[in-house]
Amino acid sequence: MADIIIKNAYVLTMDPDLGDIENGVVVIENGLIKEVGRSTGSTADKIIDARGCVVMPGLINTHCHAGMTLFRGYADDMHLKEWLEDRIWPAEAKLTDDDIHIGSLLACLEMIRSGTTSFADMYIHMDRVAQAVKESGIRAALSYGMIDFGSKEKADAELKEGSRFVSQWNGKADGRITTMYGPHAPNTCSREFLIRVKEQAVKDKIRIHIHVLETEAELNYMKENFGMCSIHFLKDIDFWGTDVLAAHCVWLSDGDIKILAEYGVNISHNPVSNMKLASGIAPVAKLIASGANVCLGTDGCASNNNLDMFEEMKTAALLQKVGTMDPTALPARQVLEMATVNGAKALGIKSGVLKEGHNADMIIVDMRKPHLTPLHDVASQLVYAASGKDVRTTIVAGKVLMEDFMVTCLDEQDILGKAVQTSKNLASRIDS
Ligand SMILES: O=c1[nH]cnc2c1ncn2[C@@H]1O[C@H](CO)[C@@H](O)[C@H]1O
Ligand SMILES: [Zn+2]
Repeated sequence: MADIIIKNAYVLTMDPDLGDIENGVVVIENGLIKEVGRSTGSTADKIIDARGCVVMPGLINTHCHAGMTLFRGYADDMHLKEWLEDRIWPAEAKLTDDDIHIGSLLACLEMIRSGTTSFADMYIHMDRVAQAVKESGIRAALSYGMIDFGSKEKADAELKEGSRFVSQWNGKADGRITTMYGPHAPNTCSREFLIRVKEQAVKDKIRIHIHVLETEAELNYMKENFGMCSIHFLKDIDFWGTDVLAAHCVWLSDGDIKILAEYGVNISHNPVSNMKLASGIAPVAKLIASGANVCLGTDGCASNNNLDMFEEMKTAALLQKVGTMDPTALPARQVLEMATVNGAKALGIKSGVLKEGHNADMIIVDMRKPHLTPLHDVASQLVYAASGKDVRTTIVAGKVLMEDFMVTCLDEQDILGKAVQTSKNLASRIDS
């Protein structure tokens, strides 16, 4: 007997062989997908009737700072340098373990509500992020964000903490938690430190998550200090590989694009953050055309200001079109691939597609709404007309985390109340 059968659904498998199944079923057993097809001979404890709904892989947010939900609306309409150095970093210095726990639970709630089933995080106080992931039932690839600013003592301490976090949490929460090394960026970490991080990551067989060329300022800094851009610099120290997740990659030359594609680097595109901080337009269409694996992320809530991957998908498509002045750039299906299949590849998890043997990470989107009617093309509707609020049910590792718009895994009202209190206390500590 299976655990769950979803029936009468439009199944958007995101698998090239299975395609879309207009009136299909998905069978879930022991946290995995047991069957996807037109019908099933199986029976299950729980039957979900998904008439009028789309079942699809849960969305994968490949660049996030979950705890930054506490800074939603706290630092808007600023230049990135001042935003980060004058506003965010001083505030982060006052964050406690408990703050991060609540901020991360709030992020998990928001993600589960808006159809995200996995996220890649880089932040601080990471034990408590991991605890929030464990409690909520979501899946995540977590990294401690390391910055050395060229100090040897700082480098030692940061790598020690990064390694401790990796060894303590990798594979925990029934395998829902994986870990990564998180050197912040080429202009906040020294060359020596980045070399050490890469060596440690290879030794531990752990992936790396890093910000790369988000700003023109980084490009200029790297050219001034090393005589080359971050892409060539990281190539020079043998940093690149399929194990690297590089967030942003806005300021790329055609030569850089070639390098990223050649090394199979995973690139997390964050269009809303890039627009809000006026960082620029990443050459996503060119990256995809060159064969690079491009996925999608929201970045933190201080530069977005939400974690809605549906909004991110639409923005990605629109930004590429206007950036290239070509309305055929980044069509809806390609954006869906970025948010599902490509994201799973970037995190090295067996999710992102509805197919036998894969993780049972999926969402049910209710299409019976005025703004989703009529339904000519499902991919188009999901990317251009839907929002995270249309997600009805969210399932991760075969567990129902939200059903019929009711969050079942966490006490939503309790977390909302605590988040308000936590951010108030935090604001008064920052001001004092
Ligand atoms: O857009 C961004 N660019 C650079 N750094 C960022 C951005 N968003 C968040 N952080 C910062 O990255 C560190 C991760 O541990 C945090 O300090 C966070 O504030
Ligand atoms: Zn970021």
